Order: sequence, then C-alpha cells, then structure tokens
Amino acid sequence: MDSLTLFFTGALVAVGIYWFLCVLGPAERKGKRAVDLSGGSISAEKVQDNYKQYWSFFRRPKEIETAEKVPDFVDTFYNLVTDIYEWGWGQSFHFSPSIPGKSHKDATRLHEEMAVDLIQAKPGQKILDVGCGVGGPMRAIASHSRANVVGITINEYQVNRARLHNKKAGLDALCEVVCGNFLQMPFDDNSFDGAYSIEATCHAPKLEEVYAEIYRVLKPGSMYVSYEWVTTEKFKAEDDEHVEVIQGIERGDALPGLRAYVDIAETAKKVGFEIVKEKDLASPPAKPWWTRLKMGRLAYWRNHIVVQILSAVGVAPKGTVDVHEMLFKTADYLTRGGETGIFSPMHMILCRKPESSSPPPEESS
Ligand SMILES: C=C(CC[C@@H](C)[C@H]1CC[C@H]2C3=CC[C@H]4[C@H](C)[C@@H](O)CC[C@]4(C)[C@H]3CC[C@]12C)C(C)C
Ligand SMILES: C[S@@+](CC[C@H](N)C(=O)[O-])C[C@H]1O[C@@H](n2cnc3c(N)ncnc32)[C@H](O)[C@@H]1O
Repeated sequence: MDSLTLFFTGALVAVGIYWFLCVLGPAERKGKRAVDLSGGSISAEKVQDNYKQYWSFFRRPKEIETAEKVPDFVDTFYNLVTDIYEWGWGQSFHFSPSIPGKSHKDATRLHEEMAVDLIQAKPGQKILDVGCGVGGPMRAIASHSRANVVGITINEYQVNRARLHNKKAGLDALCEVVCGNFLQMPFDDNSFDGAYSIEATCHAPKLEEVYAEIYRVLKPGSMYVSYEWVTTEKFKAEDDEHVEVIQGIERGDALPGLRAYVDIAETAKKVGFEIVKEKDLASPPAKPWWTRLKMGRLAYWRNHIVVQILSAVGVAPKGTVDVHEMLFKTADYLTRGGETGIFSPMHMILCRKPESSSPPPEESS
C-alpha cells in the first residue's frame, strides 16, 4: 500500500469512528455519557436480577393489578432506564409533536411551556409537577413562568439527578424535588396554585386515585393540566395487531394498563374537577410525535453495540444490555402505535378545581 492510500484509509477510518461515536452520540452534548450508565439506585450486581423481577410482573398480570405493588414496580423500572433515557433522549422524558424548522429540543420546550401557559401560572406561585422525572419540564417551566415548581417522583435516583441538574442550571431557588408516591402525596390540602403532569399518571394503577390526590392539594379555583397516554378511537380490541402493539407499549413502559381516551375526562369529573378543555395534541394538524423516535433507529443500533461492549468489559452493569434491548423493541411498538393512530401520548386535559369547595359527586351522595 503506498503512502497516499494509507493516508486516505486512515482518514476514512478516523471519520468513521468520529461519526459512530460523536455524530450518533448522546442526546445532549453535555448529557449522560455511555461510560456512566448505571442501574440507578440498584447496585451494579443486582441490575440483572431486578430486570428479571421487572419482567416477572408481566408474567403474573394479577400482580400489576394489585395496586399497592405498582409503585415499587415503577420504581424498579426507572432505576433501570433513567440513565439510558438521559443518555439517548435528554432530560425530558416525554414526546412532543414535531415542529417544522425547529429542533427536537425546541419542540420539547414549547410542549412543556404550553402546559404551564394553560394553567396560567404566575411568577411566585407554587406549582406542582406530578411525576417529574429528572426535571427537564420543571426547569423549562420555571424559567418560562418564574413560578416555583415542586416536583414529585417515586424514584430516589431521579430525585438526586433532578436536584443536580437544577443546581447546574441555576434554578434550584425556583425548583424543588421531593421523593414520594403521587397516590399519597406529602403535601397539605389546598396548598398549590396549579399542577401539571406530563406523561406520568399513566403509571397509576387507578387514575381516579392520582386525580383525587391532585384535587386535594390544589387550592380552589386553580387549574391542573395533564398529557395522558391513551388508546384512541382507532383502537379495536378485536384486532390482534392493535392488541400486540398496545401490550408491547405497556410492557416496555411499566404501565399497569393503558386507558381509553374516553375515560380521562370521566375520571377527572368523578373526583370533582370541572373540564375546561380536552384535546388530543397528537391529532392533525400536529406533526407526528413519533418521527424523532423512528429517525433515531440507526443511533439505537449504535447504542446497542456500545452497551454490549461496555457491559462485556464490566463498565456497564450486567443486565444493561437486556434493558437496552427492551427499549429498542419498545421504540418500535411506540412508533407502530403512532403510525396506526391507535395510541397517543399527549391526550391533553385541562381541569379546574371549583371555587366552592363542595365535595366530589360520589362523596356528597
Ligand atoms: C413517558 C414515558 C417515556 C417516554 C419516552 C421518553 C421513552 C419511551 C421509549 C424510550 C426509548 C426508546 C428507545 C431507546 C434507545 C434504544 C436507546 O438507545 C436510547 C434511549 C431510547 C431512545 C429511549 C428514550 C426514552 C423513550 C423515548 C413512559 C415510560 C410512560
Ligand atoms: C415518563 S416519566 C415523565 C417524567 C417527566 N414528567 C418528564 O416529562 O420528563 C414518568 C414519571 O412519573 C413518575 N412516577 C410514576 N409513578 C409514580 C408514583 N406512584 N409516584 C410518584 N411518581 C411516579 C416516575 O418516577 C417518573 O418520574
């Protein structure tokens, strides 16, 4: 091989490695690195067992129906996936419609700001983020509204990540994070000026329980908005493919059972809320939310190789490969759910707690 061929071969290999590692790299330039992937609060040697335990819930569906076990199962799930989510998606653990000419980052931020605009949060008010993850939405919302945001998540590892990010962003004076169960929140009655939940209440075994709890902590007259995961009017329970896609989404996203879109407003009314507005934010003219997920497939394939190497050399915990493979398959089910239109992750409901603090309908009868 002459020196010119050697030079061009070397340059090609270098460009290839750069593309593989950097262009197809992490979701955010300064985000999680592959070498830091962990099992959240689970020690490295227990990650594989916890992954098996997570799957055992689905082998015994009755377990998932047992409401008390769901928060633990969701907590295990987020220990397993939080680092991979941050590494491959960013700090906001939700979808948003694509916006022509805007980056994913901007589309995500606008979707989050819309939530706080809908509840008309004012500077200095106290707003609750129900199921806050590592706080991507909370930081966008606090910066946009200058309201004080209190987030709650069941997962302690996320609490620590969120606090770290809040501090780094210089938003720790406006953002506070609490570890707890949104079915029994450690907050006083009538203590918040507004609340929102972004793709989080889908983890509640009974929607009524989390809505009742949010209703309890809101001040009379204040508003709550939620972006809910639902099956749409296109979902047909007698269609085997539809059922396969929905079950695939439930298994890969720690869901005790997806709800039908018609159940959302019904449940909100049942606990006492007035419905101000209801809209599926995924329906046209909104552009597909699943484009980002589908376009990332090449990067996920590259991520899988990286995870396999890191796990083989003992840098990533054993079991990370299984978790990543599960997410890989989940991405496909979610995309199919979006393309067929049988599933939406952004069925928006805007509610108000009435001014008069009359008890919810059931309790008064
Ligand atoms: C609201 C929920 C989470 C929604 C999304 C944030 C996540 C759903 C599926 C996740 C992912 C799938 C594929 C992963 C990929 C294989 C990996 O290499 C990088 C991370 C993924 C892209 C990951 C990122 C987050 C999701 C899009 C649920 C749980 C209620
Ligand atoms: C998909 S993440 C969304 C996080 C955040 N809203 C966002 O968009 O980035 C769902 C969140 O709900 C939280 N969650 C699920 N069940 C919970 C429960 N019972 N109590 C408190 N938080 C819960 C999870 O810990 C996680 O933070």
